[in-house]
Amino acid sequence: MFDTIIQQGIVVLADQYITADLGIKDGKIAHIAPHIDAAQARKVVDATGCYVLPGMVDVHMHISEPGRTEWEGYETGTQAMAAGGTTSFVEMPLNTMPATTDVESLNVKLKAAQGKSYVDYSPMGGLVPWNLQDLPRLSEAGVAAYKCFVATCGSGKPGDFKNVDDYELYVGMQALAKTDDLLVIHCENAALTDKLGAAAKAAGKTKVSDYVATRPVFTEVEAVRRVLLLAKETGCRVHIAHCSCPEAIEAVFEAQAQGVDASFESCPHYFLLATEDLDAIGPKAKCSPPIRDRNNQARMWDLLERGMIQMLGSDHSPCTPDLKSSPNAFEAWGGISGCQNSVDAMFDAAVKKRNISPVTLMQALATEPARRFRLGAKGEIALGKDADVVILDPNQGYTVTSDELYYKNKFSAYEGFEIGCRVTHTFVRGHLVYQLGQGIVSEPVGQRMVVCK
Ligand SMILES: NC(=O)NC(NC(N)=O)C(=O)[O-]
Ligand SMILES: [Zn+2]
Ligand SMILES: [Zn+2]
Repeated sequence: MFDTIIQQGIVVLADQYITADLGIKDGKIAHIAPHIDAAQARKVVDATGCYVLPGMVDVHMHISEPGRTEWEGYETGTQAMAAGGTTSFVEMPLNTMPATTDVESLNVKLKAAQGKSYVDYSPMGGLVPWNLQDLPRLSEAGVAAYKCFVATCGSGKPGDFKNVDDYELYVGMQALAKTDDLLVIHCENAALTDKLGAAAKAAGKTKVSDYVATRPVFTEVEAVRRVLLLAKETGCRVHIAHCSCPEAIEAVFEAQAQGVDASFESCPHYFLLATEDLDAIGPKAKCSPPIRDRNNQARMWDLLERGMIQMLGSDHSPCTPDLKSSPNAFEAWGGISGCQNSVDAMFDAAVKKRNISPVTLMQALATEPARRFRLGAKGEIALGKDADVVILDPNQGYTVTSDELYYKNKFSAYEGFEIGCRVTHTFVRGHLVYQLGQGIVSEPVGQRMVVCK
């Protein structure tokens, strides 16, 4: 007897897509067949004409709880993910207060998450100037990976996050190589971006496009190449966060060819937006690395089309409206709210508009992120995997409006976007969490994921 049968969907597997029935039992994918007798199920969902996808595994998400719950929080952030077809995520160690930089702050975060998450989660630890000695204890506590910045970051307030210098990075990498942990790195050259920004501000050049001009591609590529060299020297497993340009991605491929254990992600906003759009949208579209121009965007699409975008993470980095209201882009918060539209906006733009295979897209959104972050039960529709399943209707379009956003602060860079498909059902380990038209239809069933080191 199955708990649920999802009937006659276009089931996207790791290497192909087929029209099939999916049998879910005890939270797992139990059966995939051309037809399963509906009498064998407690619940039947008709997915005829719809895609049946593995739920997105978002490895770059800022929930901002504990500490900055006015920015987001587990309840609203994970409801938004569920509504958008994300079924699990790796939670960043920053934007929370305190930042997650030791076992004590990790326990504060885990307590905050308890009973509030609608999708599955795994915390990350931070690598900061003052916790190089704490790394092994954090590793034993089971964080999925570590995050650090080589670009300037942090408010300077006690408990907040802070970027590392090259020496701290080198020593931290040596420690993480010993515990076989993955280090996720924000790569932009701090001195160049800080001082180019200061010069632009002094010259009164403060539009979003002026901000973009102060973080040119080479300031990202220099930092990517620098951290990859240190990874090669130390044997640390590294993952380059939010690559915005093909030149940064090329640097990762070169390092991989030299045997460096390196990976990267990009983000939907580098595919869906371009610098030319930003002054009209305003600071809601400010992020770092910045959203590059149309030429860069086209070359990123070409890489995705060729299956060379290893992973896509939302980098959902929300804040309160006041932090996105200044006409001076340099004063606005750097971060984009977008996790509710990672799957549908990318599916529409990639599969429907560019005829990219749904297999290629879901490899980047789900399968590869789960593999790289060692979330063994996640990321794929296959027998024995968690039944983290999303039904997407390619024939139902809609316009992104703030009233349908689940975020604590209901604004997004994608407001007004016409999206030509929509998520109709989201299952987390077989629990139906979201259903179009009814909204969130379950309790907070999310739980901490096991990292299979
Ligand atoms: N503190 C942040 O949320 N930073 C994030 N902000 C962006 N990307 O603009 C990031 O990932 O760097
Ligand atoms: Zn970052
Ligand atoms: Zn981020």
